[in-house]
Amino acid sequence: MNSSLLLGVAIGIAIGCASIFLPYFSDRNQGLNEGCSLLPHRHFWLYSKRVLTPGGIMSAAVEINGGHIVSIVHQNKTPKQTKRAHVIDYGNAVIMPGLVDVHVHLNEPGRVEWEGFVTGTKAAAAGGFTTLIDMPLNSVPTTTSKEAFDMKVDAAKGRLFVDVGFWGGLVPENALNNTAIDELLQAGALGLKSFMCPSGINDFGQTNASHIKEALRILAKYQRPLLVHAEIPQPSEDEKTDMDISERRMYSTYLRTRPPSWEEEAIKILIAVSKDTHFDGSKDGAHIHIVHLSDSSVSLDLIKEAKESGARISVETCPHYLVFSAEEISDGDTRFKCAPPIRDVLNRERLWKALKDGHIDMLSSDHSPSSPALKLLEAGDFLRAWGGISSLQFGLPVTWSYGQQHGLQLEQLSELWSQRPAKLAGQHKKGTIVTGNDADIVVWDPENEIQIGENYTIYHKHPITPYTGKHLFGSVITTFVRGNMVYENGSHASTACGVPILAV
Ligand SMILES: NC(=O)NC(NC(N)=O)C(=O)[O-]
Ligand SMILES: [Zn+2]
Ligand SMILES: [Zn+2]
Repeated sequence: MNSSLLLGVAIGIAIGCASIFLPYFSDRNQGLNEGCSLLPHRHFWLYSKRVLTPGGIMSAAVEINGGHIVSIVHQNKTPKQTKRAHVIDYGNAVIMPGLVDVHVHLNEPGRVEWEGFVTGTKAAAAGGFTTLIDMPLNSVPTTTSKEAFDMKVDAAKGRLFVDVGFWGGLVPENALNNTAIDELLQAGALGLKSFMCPSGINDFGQTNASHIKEALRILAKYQRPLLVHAEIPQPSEDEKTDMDISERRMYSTYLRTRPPSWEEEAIKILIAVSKDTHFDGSKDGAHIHIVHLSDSSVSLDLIKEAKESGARISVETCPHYLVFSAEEISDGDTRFKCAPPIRDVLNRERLWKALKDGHIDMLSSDHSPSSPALKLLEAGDFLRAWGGISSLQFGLPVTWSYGQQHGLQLEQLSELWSQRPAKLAGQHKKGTIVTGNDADIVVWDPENEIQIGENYTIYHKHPITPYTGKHLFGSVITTFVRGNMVYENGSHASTACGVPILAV
């Protein structure tokens, strides 16, 4: 064989090999940002016997390409691995939409010693959350102007392991200034958030009904919601100012300082304000969302009635109101301090019923950690400790474990944690496994037992949480954000490729 013939054969073999491997390599490389994903493929199939789709839980294969769900095929066996598309067989694990948490305080920029974009979103990814919406307070500056909003988005860039959107803040300083609110919404705030009581943060003041009314006029135009911390301080007869530490350590003391009447009063006003928000003939009117409902008595009845009479109101509650009760909180254990407070067992059980019956629209964590010192754990002073519970990473196993005891189905859980929160935040490509949506997916084992604190890595900045020691069911195996495998079995992708979500 002469040398030119040899060369020809060699080239022929090389081309042949390349044509066999090219599709495989192109699948591996095209459009993949180095480090964003633990999986070196952009086109792949996820298969399991339990895929949660809007049509129910079924044995199916979900095809993902370029960050989107491109097909869902109901089938009882693993798809064949091809050169074009990689296949991951998750067996009996559950494949469902990634969770969307509309109430998280990530506290960056400014209070990164409390939490931060990196630690908060790593915890989210490990907990099966693929989208977070950050609250406008506890960061410095608070997100109450276009400038502060832009600063927050800049601070988030390159530091997110899941996608993060932002609520803007409605405070007395901007509430009556239509231009300022317009600018904040045009900068990309997904909606606004306000407090009807002191927020615990000096530069985030409380709003009254007039502030809220004015803001709703603009929000209605943008079709974005107003989220409200619905508590209004009520005069009380036995208000004592000189309590000693033994009294301040008692949970019952704290509970008495924030009775259900605070929630009731705020909710009454919100319902009244929401009555006529069809400004300038707008068809849908403004949307008020009540955050972290604790009172399942009169407050809940008021919300039910308002909804029945057509008010555009929605409501969330949080895992801590569903898991804990006042009866079990030891005096001095300020890990449980939050506002509104965790109430009694009866209240908790009524919340479960409302969730199951569809009167509570969604779940959120209200993850609001602080530096450990501010929890005053040694003094155990309930009146002076920081109010806020750290819990972001545990939402799925907690609500699944306790939800099962209360007869909550997996499909309902997914609606509460993914579908409805995504809708509230205006994220129509997220929250469900349907063709065309972002491939935001959690794969988890609902039967696997875990114990918080024991062989269980907590990614929050601080591990202080009232969930320590809890035995739960449900462990996250893998989390995908827009097709990137951002977390798997204790490892995160090396690069933070979550994106800031801006309203358009
Ligand atoms: N400044 C806060 O983060 N407050 C939060 N604190 C709680 N819930 O105890 C909240 O959402 O109200
Ligand atoms: Zn609040
Ligand atoms: Zn909050």
